[in-house]
Amino acid sequence: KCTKNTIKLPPGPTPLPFIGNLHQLGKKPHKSLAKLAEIHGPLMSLKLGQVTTIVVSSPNMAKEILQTHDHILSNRTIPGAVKVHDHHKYNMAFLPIETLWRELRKICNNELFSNKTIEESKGIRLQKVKDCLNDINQNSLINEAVCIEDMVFKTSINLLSNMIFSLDLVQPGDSVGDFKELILNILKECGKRNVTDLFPALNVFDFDLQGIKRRNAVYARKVFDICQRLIDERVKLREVQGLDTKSDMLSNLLNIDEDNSQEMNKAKIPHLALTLFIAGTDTVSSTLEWAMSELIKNEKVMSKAKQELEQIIGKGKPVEDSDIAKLPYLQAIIKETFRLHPAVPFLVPRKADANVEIGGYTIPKDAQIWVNVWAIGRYSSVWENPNLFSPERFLDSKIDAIGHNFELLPFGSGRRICPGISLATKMLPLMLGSFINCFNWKLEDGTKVEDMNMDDKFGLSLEKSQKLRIVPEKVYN
Ligand code: HEM
Repeated sequence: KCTKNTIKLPPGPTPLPFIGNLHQLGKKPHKSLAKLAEIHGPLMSLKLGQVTTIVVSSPNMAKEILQTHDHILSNRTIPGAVKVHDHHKYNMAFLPIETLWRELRKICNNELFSNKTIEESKGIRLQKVKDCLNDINQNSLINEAVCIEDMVFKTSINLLSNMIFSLDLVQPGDSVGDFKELILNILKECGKRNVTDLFPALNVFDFDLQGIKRRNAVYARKVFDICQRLIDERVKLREVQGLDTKSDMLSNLLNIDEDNSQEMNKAKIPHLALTLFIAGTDTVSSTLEWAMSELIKNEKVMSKAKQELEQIIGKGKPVEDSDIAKLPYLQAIIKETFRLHPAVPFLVPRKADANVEIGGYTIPKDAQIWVNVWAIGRYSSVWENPNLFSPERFLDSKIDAIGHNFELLPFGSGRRICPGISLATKMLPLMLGSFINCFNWKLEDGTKVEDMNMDDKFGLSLEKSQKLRIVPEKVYN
């Protein structure tokens, strides 16, 4: 057992008074911490403001955290940005490992993202992908560029809103107070470095120095009001009709409510919906934007992917759920994108419930833990030519991206692993495969491939700093 005096923290750079190592993070902490890990090792300790932070940068250390000691390291530090309208008390991503979190995870596994629900919702996905392809086609008719991230973000919201509420929440000439902007604004606020998270002592006075909570409270209120209205309408419909004719997540959740579940009731549905919209939109859109960027940059990979699609499903057709298993090269492209451009580069930070011993060092109770999956994806003793985009490396490999292999962890692993994997691993190949099978793409304004800017921007998700804008040309079958 460790006492405070015997604690030996993992090695790390010397902290300055007050700010600790904050000055060493820079604008791209995934990169600066990967560099520091080369000096101090794959289990490194830092002080970020007041917060002791352990940074993990190798597959072996990730396994120690996410598997061996998962049971003590599964709680979260709660960012100030989500502490609005009590959202942190109902948000699955930040709840402690207690009864409500278990209930919500169970609902996700059994109702929302189960094999059965995912299979039943394949028609919705195909329809939303077709809507998206129609929008792209409009651009192709006038030779205008498409902003891939924007297009996928909108499609992801509508895909989720159809799975949850059976309607599009983003429509042209929006009637619901621009739902997309609300979600984007919340993501933006959550992605900011919040001073009160770094100096928790300030939380005692409920400081909101940067106004993050104030703004998020306004946006979240609007989202909750929209969800509440949809719930009220549905409850009324069920009363009038005596049954729910829709088969969507809302219908499942209301059934649970009527079964008098101890934990899940109607009042919690808007919180769950917001959690899903935040977790399941820009993760998908940034991954897709990176995948398309890499394909534009690597023409050989693009033509090999097109060939596979043409052979398996036929030129110019959208990809459907049942095609995915027959498209190994497309799947390898997605894995390679996860490896080089993980949407959540440090996973969602964990918190130690007690002191934990790893390799002769102690992770102290209450420390936060960042698993640098960006660094792990480029770990040179595991990956040959780590900076090269080469989907071929996955063709004869058993490495999957769903938490079994600690060298590739885009969705995390262990108890907190992303519950939306089953959906995300459908959305990504459906959209990516359809984009490249239905259109040829070129850069806007004659920009050369060599001049493409592949810089990233650190925020809540790891996005491209310069949005990919490309011009589609329809492929006819
Ligand atoms: C490319 C797509 C996605 C990526 C890369 C991704 C990645 C992640 C990661 C890294 C975590 C944290 C895991 C950990 O702490 O170990 C996470 C958590 C989560 N994700 Fe995803 N995700 C994606 C899509 C989705 C979708 C589509 C949904 C649902 C609609 C979703 C819902 C969630 C939720 C609710 C959590 C919190 C789980 C918890 O703390 O118990 N994600 N995701």
